[in-house]
Amino acid sequence: MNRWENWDESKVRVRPNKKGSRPRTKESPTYSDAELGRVVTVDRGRYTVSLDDRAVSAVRAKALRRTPVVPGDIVGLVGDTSGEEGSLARLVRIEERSTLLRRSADDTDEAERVIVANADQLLIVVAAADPEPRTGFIDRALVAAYDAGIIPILLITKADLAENPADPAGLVSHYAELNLNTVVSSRASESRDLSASAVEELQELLGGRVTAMSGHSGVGKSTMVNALTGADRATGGVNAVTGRGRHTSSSAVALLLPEANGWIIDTPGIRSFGLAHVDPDDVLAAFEDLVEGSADCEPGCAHESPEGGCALDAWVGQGRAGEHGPARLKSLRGLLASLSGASEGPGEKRLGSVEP
Ligand SMILES: Nc1nc2c(ncn2[C@@H]2O[C@H](COP(=O)(O)OP(=O)(O)OP(=O)(O)O)[C@@H](O)[C@H]2O)c(=O)[nH]1
Ligand SMILES: [Zn+2]
Repeated sequence: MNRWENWDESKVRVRPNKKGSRPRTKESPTYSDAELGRVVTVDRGRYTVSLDDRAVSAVRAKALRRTPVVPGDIVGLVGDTSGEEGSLARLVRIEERSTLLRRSADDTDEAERVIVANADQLLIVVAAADPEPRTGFIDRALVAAYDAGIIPILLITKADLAENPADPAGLVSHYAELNLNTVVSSRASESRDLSASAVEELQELLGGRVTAMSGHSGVGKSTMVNALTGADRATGGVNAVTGRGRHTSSSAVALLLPEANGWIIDTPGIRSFGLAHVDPDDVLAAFEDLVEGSADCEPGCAHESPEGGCALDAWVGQGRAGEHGPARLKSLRGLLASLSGASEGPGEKRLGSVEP
């Protein structure tokens, strides 16, 4: 069965003209002989690119020195692309990006950052307990995904530690109106292995796609990535794609799923999402059933309330978004609230004891 039956590919919003999404290549030659590969890690000006089945080290050509290159980017390489020990290729071209996950400037970082390129999906990882899930983090991640035209998936780990295994931490019912693919994983107390059904379910969702992953420390990201890829990040085993040993926990890495069936990009840089760049309309666009109702909104409407000139309440009130309309609008507003709120802080809502 197609898990994406509710998702219309034509609605994926790609905005090639937005700042930063189209790398400048104007002044550089076309390098038609360049070999194309995917950037898997970035480490102080040194790029590791997966080219066919080898890992190639590269540096940017002079003309691209000011252009950010991030994991997930498809790039053209010339020069020594053998990938042999000590070899260095030249990165001369960045292909147009289909999507771009970015983070606004915030208190901790004054620059807007490009984080991952060409992801189709964002896997938002939270634990049912230890650490307790925070809806603020999930909401912000959802907004960032919808804004970028990326499909979000929710992974709830450590269900074995939850009091209610059917709806760990109340998250499943909390996000029920979002048509969000949700996978719940756990580990049996007598075993070190994660439940096979959850790993298989996730494997199916990730198949053939490029998935960025985000979640706070300790929620079980590495444990799941290891189960999915057979790689062992935590113990620093040599990785087949990057050809490298230990990764510092602060560097992003793209890992090829078994049988080259998609990529998962583990990106410590997106544990927090600065959302100042996000336009409410781009979030609304992910709610196909509501978007038409905004035709009568005041120009520049933030879709917060009828008093603010929002027409969505009337639209939903007339039943034009169907029977789930009111709940969907409530969910949308819940997400949009993270645009006006301060960045994720200690006061945010925790869901630990929400009724089902
Ligand atoms: N009980 C239980 N523990 C789990 C599960 N998944 C992972 N853990 C444990 O949770 C701890 C943290 O897991 P990691 O995979 O290292 O978490 P992480 O998200 O990669 O953490 P960082 O590397 O700090 O970002 C480890 O001790 C895991 O063994 C689970 O489903 N159930
Ligand atoms: Zn509105």
